[in-house]
Amino acid sequence: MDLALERLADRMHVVSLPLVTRFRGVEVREVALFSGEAGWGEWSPFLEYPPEEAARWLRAALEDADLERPAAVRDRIPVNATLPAVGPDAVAGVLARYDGCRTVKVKVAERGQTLDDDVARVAEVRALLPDARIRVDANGGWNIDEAEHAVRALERFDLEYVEQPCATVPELAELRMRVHRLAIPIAADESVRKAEDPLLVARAGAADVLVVKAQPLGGVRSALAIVAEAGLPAVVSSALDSSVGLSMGAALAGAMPSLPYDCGLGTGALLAADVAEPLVPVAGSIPVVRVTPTPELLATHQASPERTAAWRARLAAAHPHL
Ligand SMILES: O=C(O)CCC(=O)C1=CC=C[C@@H](O)[C@@H]1C(=O)O
Ligand SMILES: [Mg+2]
Repeated sequence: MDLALERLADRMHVVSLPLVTRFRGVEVREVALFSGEAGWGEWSPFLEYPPEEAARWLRAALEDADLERPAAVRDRIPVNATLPAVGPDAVAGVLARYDGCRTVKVKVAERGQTLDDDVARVAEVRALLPDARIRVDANGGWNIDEAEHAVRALERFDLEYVEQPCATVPELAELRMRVHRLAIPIAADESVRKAEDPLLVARAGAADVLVVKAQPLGGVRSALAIVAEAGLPAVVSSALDSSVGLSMGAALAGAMPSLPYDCGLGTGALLAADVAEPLVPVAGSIPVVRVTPTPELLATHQASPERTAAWRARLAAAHPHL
């Protein structure tokens, strides 16, 4: 792997992809793509992520571009629909974008909203899809009491699991004990991907399920090793990537020895534009394939010179931490 900064900068293509609906405060997703010896890799840490964290995402992108992927044990990945924190009226329209998905992940605890908003959104999903598996993701937005209250308020909708209800590992552990009787699994996402030690949450017995993402965990190989060592069931999820990044997620999910849950890799449906034929759910799954951007789409969605320069600066800042 050639990791010299100048050559990495030469290989980098930055694109700006509009979303169909606002998601985690983002309306346009910027991603950097690298071509390499094995294919294309995606580097798309969110803009507020510091260089050290962004470097782990960069390692993942470069590994995926330059090395062959681990062997897959399945060729399609069942995926969930991901529902941003929209109002009930908008739910049906967003869900219609996910062809054949039997599982819905609903964003909750959005800043500026209330538990009533969450209940209304989840109730709408349940009304539209009586047989769906429904999981919620709070992105650590609740304290323990709020989380307990919310879980009890949402329990009647039959939840598959609650993802990152609280921000810290001790809070997750405490909540897990408090809601033990409800038998709703607790999943850890940020406590894995943003933690100094991604295994701590498993060791602390603070979660039942791990959410794993290839980019933040430093690549497919490293994510596979973390899951193996944690010994917990894992859900592979996206980082709101373009189809190139989604294909890296699919490679991770494809290589997992066991895949008990639908994966959060249907988010291509939230993009209004992509760099290739979009990797979106068809009959509830996406294929395990390499995705190669087309020169036309790379050109059409190329970021402005200012934004490209900003990404070059990010690359230079992350590079020493590789
Ligand atoms: O898991 C999914 O269904 C889709 C991916 C997803 O929800 C996320 C992608 C990117 C950033 C995160 O805020 C968010 C998550 O928290 O899981
Ligand atoms: Mg999450």
